[in-house]
Amino acid sequence: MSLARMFCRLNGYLQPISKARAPLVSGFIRTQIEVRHWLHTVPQSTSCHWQLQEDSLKLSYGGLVMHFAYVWLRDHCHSASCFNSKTNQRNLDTANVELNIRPANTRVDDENIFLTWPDGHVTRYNLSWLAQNSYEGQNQSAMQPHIIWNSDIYTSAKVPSANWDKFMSCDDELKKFLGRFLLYGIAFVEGVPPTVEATETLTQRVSLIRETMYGKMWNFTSDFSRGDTAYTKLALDRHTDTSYFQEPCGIQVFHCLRHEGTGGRTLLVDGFYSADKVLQNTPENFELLAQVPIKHEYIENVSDHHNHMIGIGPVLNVYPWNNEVYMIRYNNYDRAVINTIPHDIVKRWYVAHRELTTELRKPENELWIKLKPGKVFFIDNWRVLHGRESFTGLRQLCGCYLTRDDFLNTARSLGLHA
Ligand SMILES: C[N+](C)(C)CCCC[C@H](N)C(=O)O
Ligand SMILES: O=C(O)CCC(=O)C(=O)O
Ligand SMILES: [Fe+2]
Repeated sequence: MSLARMFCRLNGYLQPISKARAPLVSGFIRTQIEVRHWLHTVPQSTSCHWQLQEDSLKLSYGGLVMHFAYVWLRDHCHSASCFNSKTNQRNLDTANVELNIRPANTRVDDENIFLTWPDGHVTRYNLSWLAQNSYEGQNQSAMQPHIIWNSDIYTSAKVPSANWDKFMSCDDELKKFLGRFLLYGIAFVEGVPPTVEATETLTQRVSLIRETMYGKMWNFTSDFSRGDTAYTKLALDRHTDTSYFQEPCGIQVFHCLRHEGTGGRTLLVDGFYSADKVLQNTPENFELLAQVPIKHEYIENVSDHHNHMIGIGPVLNVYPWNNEVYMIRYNNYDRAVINTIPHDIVKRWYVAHRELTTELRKPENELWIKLKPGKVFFIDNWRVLHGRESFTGLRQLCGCYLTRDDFLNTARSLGLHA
């Protein structure tokens, strides 16, 4: 079976791989019967041009050429009867919009375009609002700007840690911390009292804690109290956690409260950096990792703990409209049986997985740090992989997972783009 057909079967809306990087819009919008000339309001003073096409309005404004389907335009009317501006919720019943609706009249001033619908209802669209919310506008910018790093890039950026006292009392310090975290996918707070309670207080400044079967705050040593290698003294290769959840935990917080022994350093690798290398070097491997869904699984039967978790999704999760990677699931320990892909594609998937692994394992991409009591460490578990060196002696690590939505909510409330 061809890869393209395979993907159609696996996921109806995906395009065949060879076309996956072409703009999604082409081919979806029918060829239009075009109005012959651009219409413009005040040719000398504005840069707004528009054309009424068969199913859509073509608008040129602020350096962008955009297309808005009429049904979309009717659906996005923000008049008082269609939209409740107090709750920011739609009032209009989309199911009642005539799918082939066309405006009966169009008028433009310096800042707005006004459409009159066949029933006489008038919608005013602010031109900047249209530009910001157009498909073409989204396609040009990343949803979340990042600085992707290898060890040298991160080290030379000399990203400062936040300080516990300031972090707890000053919103500006919190904002700076969150800004760094959004850019790099890791961030540190120093001078924290080495207790579970202080670690919890600190994280609650950032987000709600995501309770899982490991508990809310966890505090663990190498006692194999749970059925997972994390609870031993063995080395752990780079991985993301909870790949076996339908929605892997967004952020992981670690605080080493005690270590009397040797080894146990933490390894960090920016997964987005390696994914980008694969995209640059072998786009077809990137597409395979982005399109073939695989399973991860957690099966635990130790003392009172009986858990069976399954998460399904590709290694690289990308936004379909701009191909931007937003989440990596990479955990070779927890990867489950692959039984959903025919053998020829499976082999190509292994080739792609090998290329990503080779990138992730390049020594120059590895950042090694030693966690110490007092230094709390936040990792974007959708982006940055962690691992650890084997160790000797008593080592006690506490921490928690955070819900991504609540973390982003805090960042937005402080005025950050998140
Ligand atoms: C962090 N904490 C010790 C609580 C859990 C560790 C989970 C380990 C699991 N293999 C995974 O990668 O998800
Ligand atoms: O022991 C460590 O440093 C980290 C172990 C680990 O990967 C985890 O708990 O998720
Ligand atoms: Fe882990």
